[in-house]
Amino acid sequence: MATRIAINGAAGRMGQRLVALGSADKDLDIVACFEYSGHPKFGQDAGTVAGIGEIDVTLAEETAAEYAAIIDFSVPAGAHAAVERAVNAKAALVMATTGLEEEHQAKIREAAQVIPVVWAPSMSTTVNLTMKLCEIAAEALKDIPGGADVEVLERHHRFKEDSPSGTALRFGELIANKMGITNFVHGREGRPGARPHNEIAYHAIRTGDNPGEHTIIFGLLGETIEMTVRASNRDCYATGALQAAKFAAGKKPGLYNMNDVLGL
Ligand SMILES: NC(=O)c1ccc[n+]([C@@H]2O[C@H](COP(=O)([O-])OP(=O)(O)OC[C@H]3O[C@@H](n4cnc5c(N)ncnc54)[C@H](O)[C@@H]3O)[C@@H](O)[C@H]2O)c1
Ligand SMILES: O=C(O)C1=N[C@H](C(=O)O)CCC1
Repeated sequence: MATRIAINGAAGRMGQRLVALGSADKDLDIVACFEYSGHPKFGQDAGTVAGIGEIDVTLAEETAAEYAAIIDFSVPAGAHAAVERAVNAKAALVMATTGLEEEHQAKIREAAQVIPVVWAPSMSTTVNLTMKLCEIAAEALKDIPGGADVEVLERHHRFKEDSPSGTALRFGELIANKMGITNFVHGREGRPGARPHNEIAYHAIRTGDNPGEHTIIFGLLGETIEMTVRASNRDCYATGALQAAKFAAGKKPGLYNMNDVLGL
């Protein structure tokens, strides 16, 4: 039987791709599409807004439909509402929104005690695989003579509201844990002095319609390794999130990540 899902932020850039790809998936049934009531397309059919024709689900703030999982790609306030909706409906939650304050993050961890939650800053297969590869590199280079300097560069579209990306922050966190790094900086200017080893720097570029690109640099004395992972469109995130919804629906409560979903 198809998994009944709800999409939060359904008129957004990601929401529209979830509606389009979810509607084409015979193992999924989109039964609710939540949106902010101030959105200009509020009240319209979600499929029409996504450019695939009517799916008989209206962009709304409420639904009478029952769903097994809710997928959230919205904004911090919307993510907060999605957590409440999932807990009230006893549904699984796929949390993809980034740039969340600590109070919102705490609510997600709390919710994971009563419902299954998949929470990841990137639902992309290649991003999650690159995170594994970076952990291997960090482990191998942590005690290298002369030291290895780690910098994380990310590029996203001009509309992105949070910086650096949630994915860049996760790359930094995973590498720092392996290398025992405790200092983090965001760009550099003036005369900060010679670069200390015990530091990871983030650089956030915002241009055009870039759907997401991350480069992780491990710079040694005499040689450098860089890993780049690049999306050519948003479907890698939407496909991963839909897979996460199928994975999480009916699972026991707990916090899961995309490694669990993808078997990485
Ligand atoms: N984890 C991932 O794989 C991944 C991938 C892409 C984007 N993201 C994140 O997803 C989020 C959304 O990205 P986007 O590009 O689709 O943004 P967007 O601005 O295009 O879409 C956000 C949508 O949420 C809606 N919204 C606002 N308040 C709401 C509320 N209270 N309830 C329901 N909906 C509400 C907005 O009206 C809008 O339609 C961002 O935080 C982004 O960083 C994560
Ligand atoms: O488009 C965005 O916004 C994205 N945000 C995620 C992040 O902040 O890590 C990654 C994918 C695209």
